[in-house]
Amino acid sequence: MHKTCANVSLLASRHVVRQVVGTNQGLSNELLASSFHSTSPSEYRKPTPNSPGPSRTRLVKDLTPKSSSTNASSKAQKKLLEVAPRTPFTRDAAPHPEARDAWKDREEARQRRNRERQKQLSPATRALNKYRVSVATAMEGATTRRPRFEPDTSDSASPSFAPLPTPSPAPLPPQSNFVLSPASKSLSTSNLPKEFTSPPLMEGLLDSILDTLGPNTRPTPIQALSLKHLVSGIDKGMEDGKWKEYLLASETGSGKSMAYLLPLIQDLKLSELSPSSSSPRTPKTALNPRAIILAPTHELSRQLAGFAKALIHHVKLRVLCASRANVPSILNRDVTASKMSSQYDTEAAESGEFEIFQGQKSRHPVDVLIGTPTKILELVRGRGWNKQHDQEEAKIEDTWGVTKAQANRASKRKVGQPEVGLENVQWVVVDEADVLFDPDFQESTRMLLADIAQARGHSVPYTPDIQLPEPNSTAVNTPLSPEELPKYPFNLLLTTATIPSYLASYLDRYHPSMTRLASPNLHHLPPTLKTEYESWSGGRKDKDIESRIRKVWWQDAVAAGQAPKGVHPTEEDFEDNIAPQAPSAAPKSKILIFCNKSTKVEELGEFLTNQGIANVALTSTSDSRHRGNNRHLDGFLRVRDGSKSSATTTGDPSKVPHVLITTSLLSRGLDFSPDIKHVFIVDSPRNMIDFLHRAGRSGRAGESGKVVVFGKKSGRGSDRDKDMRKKVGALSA
Ligand SMILES: Nc1ncnc2c1ncn2[C@@H]1O[C@H](COP(=O)(O)OP(=O)(O)OP(=O)(O)O)[C@@H](O)[C@H]1O
Repeated sequence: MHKTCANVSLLASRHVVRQVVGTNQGLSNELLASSFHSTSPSEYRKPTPNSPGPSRTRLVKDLTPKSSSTNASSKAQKKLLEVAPRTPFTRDAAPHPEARDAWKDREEARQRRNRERQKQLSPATRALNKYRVSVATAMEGATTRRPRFEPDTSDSASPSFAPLPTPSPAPLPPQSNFVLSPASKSLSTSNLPKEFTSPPLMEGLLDSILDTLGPNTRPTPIQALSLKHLVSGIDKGMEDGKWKEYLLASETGSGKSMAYLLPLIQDLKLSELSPSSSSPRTPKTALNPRAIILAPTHELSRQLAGFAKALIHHVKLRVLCASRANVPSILNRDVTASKMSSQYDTEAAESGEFEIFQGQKSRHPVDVLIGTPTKILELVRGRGWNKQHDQEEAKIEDTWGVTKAQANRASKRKVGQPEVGLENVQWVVVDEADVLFDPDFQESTRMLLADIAQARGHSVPYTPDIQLPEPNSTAVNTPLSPEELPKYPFNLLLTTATIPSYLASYLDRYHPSMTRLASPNLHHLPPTLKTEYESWSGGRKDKDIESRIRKVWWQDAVAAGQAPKGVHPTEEDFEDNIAPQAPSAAPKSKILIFCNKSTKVEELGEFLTNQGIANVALTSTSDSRHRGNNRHLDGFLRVRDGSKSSATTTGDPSKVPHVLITTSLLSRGLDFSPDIKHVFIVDSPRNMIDFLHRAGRSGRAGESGKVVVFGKKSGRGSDRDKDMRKKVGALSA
């Protein structure tokens, strides 16, 4: 029933998009975000029926731009790609509170001394001068300097705070799916920063990184590339008046969010401090962000907003998450911009998603706005702007737990006032770019980009149906003239962990001069994630899943020395469900289970509940998604401030959910807690892209993790599973 509704609404929305684009309207469909990946994947549908077009499920093997739309020499095109060398994650997994306090005390004393020395200068001049003077030396020195906040060796007495040894680069994998082009292999990578330093980062921003991730944190490969190209570039290249376009591509859990947030935050803050910076245009609406970050789901938008907030703690910018509630626009209360601002003020503290400082609303009410493209389109164009679509939605009774009458009433409401202005937008980040430029989403994404360009006084050509050639195809690919290329009047950053061939084709054709920055492990599983295969017993599959869960918890108890002595259950004991259960007081890791269908999620959830395993079963239409916050994922998402977490690894799993069951809805971008040591893939993934993202919810940021792939080892249907196992094996780093 749920799936049917989601599919109906998805089809309805696609239908409406086709109809309205000609009249310069577009898609307003929160269900797109909500029913993310709920339909069967299909090959990209090129308008001409004879050719299927580039695949949305096949990963590209080479990132070198192959554009026939520019006259650039192949040498120049190859310069648009840089692949970082391989380095392991380095940071303090859990900074010890006492050591951290000692470090903070020293840091505060240092800051006090600094303040004394510089108190004759105004804060703006001080910050800007410091940055400008030091940046020149940083260009050469940043790669070798140690961070300012070297932890005292006395701190290393604490085992959890021991400074980690300087990493030596691991060798490149002998065989990889992602073939680096000869040009990229020969690129010199020795000039990449190996530390976070101030400069090139502003001091406050560096402080926030070290506060958030620990004083020994070093940049991941994709962050090193970002520091070199984007952060350092802000002071040099970004002032040349040209807007930049970058693709940041690296495997799951490799720190892409920070790779794009650092340059963005630094640039916004510097331009705010700079007396010479052009003042923002006069806003027509209350909320005028200077940067927009797009994400495919509300859950991810909220988590990104929380992380951005941690990074702006010292530099004091204002971050707003647009994804408050998952209800469709037509069912929301009509609110004006001013009402919305005041609501945000009063509710911000509770949701913890954003902050707007009193007294600054009129000038810069918001610096960074984060949300799904459809939600932001709705704020930009006014709620209910796509009436035709809303009426289609209203026909779907009970999808959102409302009656037909309520929905019809809502659809008759007037189109709301625009609540967000786009005139000041200087940065746009498209996170999970392969989804947001996916055939199902790309129209609303590109529509929003076109709206921003228009609001900033530079129209870009917008065509609803874009034709993409196969990468490397010999098919006729009419080169685009420079006038046809979308030249957006803002910095555009795309990030992704997977590059399907349709995305590569799209970039080659429409963004031939975009610089591609990639990590060497792209299109592989994180190196710390191990793979295991579990055979179906031939009995009830739910039972097999339950046994595997109990086996994980038994192993946790053994590792913690809390398993009863002399009891050694065998593999078969678990399979036959006769193995003893781990003591309820023993620590237990959390488990994330991915199914393909919502009905399966609900079924398995019910089964496990009946077996005494508390769980959260979450689908795109689950009631708990409608609350406007991420509390439905409490205990599963990574929480930086332990005090706010309701997560526990020691609670009784018959009462505290230790198992989260979901679909691909939660497979994208979400930073799950390191407590999630196991991801179970219980249905054959639809393609390897899906698999990489699902598996990548564990083994993040250098943490250990295991992906358990269920399948048939013999008998009917086992060939498909064998084939899948081969493909999974090839993805291992
Ligand atoms: N340099 C670093 N050192 C240690 N941890 C880091 C570093 N950078 C980021 N992290 C942490 O790594 C985790 C994963 O980061 P993030 O969510 O940005 O990964 P991602 O590459 O965007 O993953 P995905 O592709 O799944 O979206 C986060 O908890 C983040 O705080």
